[in-house]
Formats: sequence, structure tokens, C-alpha cells
Amino acid sequence: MKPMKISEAVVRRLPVYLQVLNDLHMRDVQTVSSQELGNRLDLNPAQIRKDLAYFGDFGRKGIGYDVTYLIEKIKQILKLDQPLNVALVGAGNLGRALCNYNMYLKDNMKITAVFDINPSMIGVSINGLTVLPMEKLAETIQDLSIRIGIITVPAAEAQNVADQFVEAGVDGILNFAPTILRVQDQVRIHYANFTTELMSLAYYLNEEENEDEADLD
Ligand SMILES: NC(=O)c1ccc[n+]([C@@H]2O[C@H](COP(=O)([O-])OP(=O)(O)OC[C@H]3O[C@@H](n4cnc5c(N)ncnc54)[C@H](O)[C@@H]3O)[C@@H](O)[C@H]2O)c1
Repeated sequence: MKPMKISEAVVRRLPVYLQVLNDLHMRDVQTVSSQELGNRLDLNPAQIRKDLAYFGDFGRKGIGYDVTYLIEKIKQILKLDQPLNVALVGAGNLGRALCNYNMYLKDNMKITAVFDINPSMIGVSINGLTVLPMEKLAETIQDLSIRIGIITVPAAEAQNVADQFVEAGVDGILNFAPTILRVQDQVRIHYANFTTELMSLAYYLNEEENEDEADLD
């Protein structure tokens, strides 16, 4: 059977649901209503019911959703019901911070290999991971069945690293470098950008100030 096509907006909301559900699970909460989820996420409960109804009818009227079941179901949909190995290239300031964080082990995602081009970084241990030379990239990606690559190198090097990731066989790239990457259609690229987020936030702050100024007139 062909997998169901889910809208990008829903795919973006599912990890947010998962975070809240994991938090409830840690606190031994067994069931949650769409109303409670809506309050926590500042989302309309009807939107949440609609999103979750996509995948079957798992809410029970008056009782809500079984937290453990919903976690498992969302993980299945996000394909996080099996380990997702991730490689990172660029063990500099940002790369090291991401390795030290090393994500949500409970969600099956893990940075399993780190690479750098700088000889003085090779062999350095970061949170239990040894920095490997770029020559080992293709082999390691194959051996560890790595599906996603993270790029934390300077912008001028990002395309070169993306090409090496694609050549090595990854299916997705998360790029932190401030540059647009060109890759084959079947490889998906997502961008994470702290600076542009701050810039757009600044616009809204100014807008509020402008409104305040207008109120004073
Ligand atoms: N998206 C964000 O929110 C965000 C935030 C901070 C930094 N950044 C970006 O992340 C990138 C890294 O920033 P940083 O402060 O960690 O830089 P950094 O200089 O500390 O680290 C970069 C690392 O990449 C390595 N490198 C360079 N070229 C390489 C190549 N071809 N192959 C493998 N490794 C290579 C370097 O040896 C170095 O260790 C930059 O592009 C920066 O603009 C993005």
C-alpha cells in the first residue's frame, strides 16, 4: 500500500505534539484531551483532532487520547519507530554544541558520526563521539545506515559538504549554514536559521512599538 500523503503543515506540528506527549508521559499522565493539548500548545483543539484523525480514530470521547499509544503512533508516522542515525559535518562551535546536546534519544534520533576537515579536530572526542576525517564520510554513512546529514561548516563550504553527503547516499540534509543548497530532487533539504528567526522577530517587536507610538498620537 502506498504511504498516505500528509500535508507539510501537519508534519511540522507532529513533532510538537510529540514533545508535549513525551513530557506528559514522563509525568505519568495516561490520557490527554484535545482541549488540554490545545491549551498547552496554544492551538485550536479542533485542529488537533483533525490532525490526529488523519491517522485513525484513537481518541475516546470523554476520556481523550491514550498518551503512550499516541506517542507510538506519531513516532510511527514520523518513521521514528526505528533508530534514525544522523551524521554531522563541521565540529566547530555550533557542531560541538549540537553533539553535546544530542537530541531526543527517547525519540530514536541520534548523531552517530561527526566529521571535520581540520586535522587538529580529528580524533577529538565530543560527548562520546570521535571526530572523523572527511575521507571516512561515505564509508561511515553506509556502515551506520545514516539517512540524514547536518551541515555546520562555513557557508562557502556548505555546497561542497552537501555534495559529499548526497554522493554518500543520505536522503535528507539539515543545513545550518546561511546558504541555499542545490541537490537532486530526491534529497530533501531543511534549513535552520537562528539569525533569520531573530530578524523576523525584530520586525514584530518594531510593529508593537509602532502601534504604541500610534496610540500616543
Ligand atoms: N543556523 C543557525 O542558527 C546558525 C547559528 C550559528 C552558526 N551558524 C552557521 O553554522 C556554521 C558553523 O558556524 P561555527 O560558528 O560553528 O563555525 P566554526 O568555524 O566554529 O566551525 C566550522 C567547522 O567546520 C569545519 N569545516 C570547514 N570546512 C569544512 C569542510 N569542507 N568539510 C568539513 N569540515 C569543514 C571547520 O574545520 C570547523 O571546525 C556557519 O556556516 C555559521 O554561519 C548557523
